[in-house]
Amino acid sequence: MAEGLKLPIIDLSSPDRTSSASSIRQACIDCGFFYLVNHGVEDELLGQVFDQSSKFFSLPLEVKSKLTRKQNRGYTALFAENLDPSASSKGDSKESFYIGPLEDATQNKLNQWPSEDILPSWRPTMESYYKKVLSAGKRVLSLIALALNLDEDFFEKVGDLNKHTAVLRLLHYPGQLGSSDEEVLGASAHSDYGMITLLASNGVPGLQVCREKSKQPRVWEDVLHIDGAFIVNIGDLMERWTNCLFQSTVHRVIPAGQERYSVVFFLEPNEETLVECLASCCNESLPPRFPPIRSGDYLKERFRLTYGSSE
Ligand SMILES: O=C(O)CCC(=O)C(=O)O
Ligand SMILES: [Fe+2]
Repeated sequence: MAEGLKLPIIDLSSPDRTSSASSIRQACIDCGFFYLVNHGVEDELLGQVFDQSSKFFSLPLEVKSKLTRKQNRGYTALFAENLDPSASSKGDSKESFYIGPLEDATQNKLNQWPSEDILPSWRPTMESYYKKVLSAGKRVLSLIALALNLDEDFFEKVGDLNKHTAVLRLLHYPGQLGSSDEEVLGASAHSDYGMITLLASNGVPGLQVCREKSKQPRVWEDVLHIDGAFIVNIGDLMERWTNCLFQSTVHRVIPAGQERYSVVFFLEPNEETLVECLASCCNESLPPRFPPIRSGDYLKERFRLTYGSSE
């Protein structure tokens, strides 16, 4: 594989937060992606998540289908999702499982869990991971706030993160797909919808970014895996908040001919949050590019376009 994109490595445990914030600012302006280390999620827990994930996806389709995605929780089968309908009609060659917020009883009730008889460790493993990655994500948001010269708790407050709508998503890309005339991608070209995404993979390559979305033909660069590091990227809501100062960069996953697993955490604000251009990111010569929008409405519409329904 060609040399990967050079991205800064942010150490979440570093006491020099000013320097971390300034590296993040540069990364978010240049590319919208960076690596995160010392994030507080132990390798052992991450290993258990991948182990449970592979056990779940190895179950027969009839068993997995009993947990078919409802209200954005549960299982989606191969080709159910199409992140770039303009490029292919077939859908993406991945299956996935969504887990929504745990803290709020009403929200948690919507979650679906595989039977304890079949996978007794699944739920505690995923709950533990969800809580830890959420805590890491909130700390990243405080650095992003500093990077924008805002108070550290700006996003915690404006996004009402006690009532966040973050989603943990397990993904499985099969290794071999059989021949097809159409190019089938693991995840077709897309930008993420929310505030930030924290991604871990099992090390199988495939993730690529396109730094200039309007340039044709698109130039794709590999984002290499670093053991133990998360890949963090900016989502569309953050791009809207910052009036495109911070980029929500288009990315995709190409087939590597090997089975690939990834675990993606989409940190999203409370659905009532009004996402509007930050005062520091606009002026007379740089007016807001997007009208204010309620987070819940924006995300619902993005899911509708991806799945053909907002459910
Ligand atoms: O699996 C990956 O590496 C990336 C997945 C992704 O971009 C997504 O689910 O939004
Ligand atoms: Fe993505």
